[in-house]
Amino acid sequence: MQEYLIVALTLLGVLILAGLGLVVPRLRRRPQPPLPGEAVDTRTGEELAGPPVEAPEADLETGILVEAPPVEAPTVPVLETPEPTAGRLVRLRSRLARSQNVFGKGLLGLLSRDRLDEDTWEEIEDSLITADVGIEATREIVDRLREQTRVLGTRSGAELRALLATELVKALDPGLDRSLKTTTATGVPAVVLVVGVNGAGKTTTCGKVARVLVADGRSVVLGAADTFRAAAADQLATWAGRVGAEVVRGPEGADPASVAFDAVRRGIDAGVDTVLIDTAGRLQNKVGLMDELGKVKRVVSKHGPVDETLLILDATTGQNGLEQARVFTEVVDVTGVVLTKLDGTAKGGIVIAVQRKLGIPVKLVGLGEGPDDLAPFDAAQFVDALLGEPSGPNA
Ligand SMILES: Nc1nc2c(ncn2[C@@H]2O[C@H](COP(=O)(O)OP(=O)(O)OP(=O)(O)O)[C@@H](O)[C@H]2O)c(=O)[nH]1
Repeated sequence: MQEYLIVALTLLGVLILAGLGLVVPRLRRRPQPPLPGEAVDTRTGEELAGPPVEAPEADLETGILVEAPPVEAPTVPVLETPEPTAGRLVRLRSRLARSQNVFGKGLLGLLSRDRLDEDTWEEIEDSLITADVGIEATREIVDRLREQTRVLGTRSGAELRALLATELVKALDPGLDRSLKTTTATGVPAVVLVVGVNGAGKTTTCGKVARVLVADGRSVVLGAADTFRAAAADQLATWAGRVGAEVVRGPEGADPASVAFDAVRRGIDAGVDTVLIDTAGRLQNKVGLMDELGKVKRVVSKHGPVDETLLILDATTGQNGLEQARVFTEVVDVTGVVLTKLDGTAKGGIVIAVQRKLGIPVKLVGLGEGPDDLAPFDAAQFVDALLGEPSGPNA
């Protein structure tokens, strides 16, 4: 009997131990997936703040356990680092390939002919006019080239290249002040107004200029005063978001002047260096344009003077574009020209014509649709790029 009792107790002990072995692993805490609110930044490893998430709770009526709906982790915008502005024109020189064919290959080829007779000089003149240099500037350049080649006894490739470069740089007035007024000494933001006909590249240029400023360590507020085209404000917001700049915008069709005013107000409050204002360029009638731009400028000036007014000109529109540009110079006091789409034309000479006809310096050039395809203009670097790589053994 005692033996039976010992066997029974042993069996009972084994059963209890076996039971515990099955239960204990279940009681151990299994690794839990992070709560939706505990999303982690994969780049920094930092926890991202998310909305508070309620723990699962039982449905009051059915008693069935219900899960809280999944909450998406907020996306963190990845800011871009714009390219430095120094040397951009040199880096982008290959974008002038079409113009290089006219100036580098064409003109230098003509000047290198054994005999520079009247027909050749006429061809040289035609090339310059076709490249949109303008008649007056072409005559001056050709006259000086004729004189210089007469004076020069020998004409090596290098000498001719240097000669042509000197004359083109001279025609571009290298002494002009091409700096952008994007800061003030008074501590209030500098205000930059961007004007031009539709499609010239105003919004794109605003975005590119904002990047240039950010690259140079400045803070920027963008004003979407092109309320005529709804997508323009979105486009501007996208550009701004890429470099972490703020955009002030109004409802579609809002008064551009009031958006511009609010943008400057915001810039002052936020203590930024520059406020860039994108405007609409409707040119269906001059009076309407005058009224609108005039009002924008007047209203913005209540905060202080506009420091820079940039006229955006599409280089591919050539002499026609120049006529339209003149209208803007009558309405607002344009302080600088941005010549866009120079990558898409063989008429690089338009830079010379623009400056001559408008009497305003070209300050920046657009050389592509990419975010950093905007370069500060420099006459000598530009001419060097136009003429292309020196070629030939005696070049
Ligand atoms: N190839 C090239 N394209 C450019 C350049 N600058 C602007 N563009 C393109 O030109 C087109 C028009 O540019 P936008 O910036 O929208 O022109 P906008 O003047 O603001 O036009 P509206 O808002 O209609 O007045 C876009 O497709 C740009 O990508 C440039 O330097 N080179």
